[in-house]
Amino acid sequence: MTPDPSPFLSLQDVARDFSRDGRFYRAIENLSLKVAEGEFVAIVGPSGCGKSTLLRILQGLISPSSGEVLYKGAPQEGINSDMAMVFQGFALLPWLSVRDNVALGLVARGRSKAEIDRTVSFYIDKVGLEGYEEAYPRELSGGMKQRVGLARALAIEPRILLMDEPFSNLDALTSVTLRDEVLMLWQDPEMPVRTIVMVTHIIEEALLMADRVVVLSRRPTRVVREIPVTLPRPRSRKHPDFERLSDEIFSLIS
Ligand SMILES: Nc1ncnc2c1ncn2[C@@H]1O[C@H](COP(=O)(O)OP(=O)(O)OP(=O)(O)O)[C@@H](O)[C@H]1O
Repeated sequence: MTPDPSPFLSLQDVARDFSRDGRFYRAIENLSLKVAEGEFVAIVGPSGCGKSTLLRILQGLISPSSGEVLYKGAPQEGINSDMAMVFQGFALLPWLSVRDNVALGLVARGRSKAEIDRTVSFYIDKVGLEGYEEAYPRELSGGMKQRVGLARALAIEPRILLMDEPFSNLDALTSVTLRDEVLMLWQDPEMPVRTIVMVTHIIEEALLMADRVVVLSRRPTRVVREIPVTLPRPRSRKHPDFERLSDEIFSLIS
């Protein structure tokens, strides 16, 4: 997929401070980043460096202490309704069925019942959960729960999908399957979502999925390197450049 080179989403000189026990500390410092429309960007960095905080700033859930987020060339204010998040821990409501969990964002947006029913069924099918509409989260495997999380995010038809370590709570085989399915959905012409920003601590996952890997430093975090990944798709870890890129990222993080 060829990314659109026009500015789409960017962070400019973003800093974010937190306070703990009455003391301020800086989590993010001087962080600038551009994401093109259609691009799949992976963000990797040491544990606790501020990756999730960065995603929350991108979505507008928290604001930067200084600097700004620009979306389609304009400063972003408040929560960006063109974005949806997939969480590491799935974040499903246990008292709601699969169908009602997937519908949450559409209900919050005040869509009609007919539209909600149609859209929810479409995305439940897209993630392979047909037949499980009336099941509750406790009846589902981890992989199925994350499919619900994915369908819920896709159902609002976001232009940008944010994913915070989406495969970390899954067993190895399930994470490989879901990773491939996310790539298929990203490349599916029926999907409105074209742009993905994913946080991961798994270097291999970043290289198998993303167009570009953004490597963050320890706290206070900033971008230490941006690595374009031009390996042909579908990607293979057996490609001669795979190990070189993996070693390069590993040495930047460790
Ligand atoms: N609401 C908050 N209040 C105080 N400190 C916070 C808050 N949110 C995040 N932090 C701190 O900011 C730093 C970055 O946290 P964040 O969760 O963004 O890192 P991360 O890179 O996603 O971590 P991990 O690798 O463990 O997933 C941490 O030191 C964390 O304790």
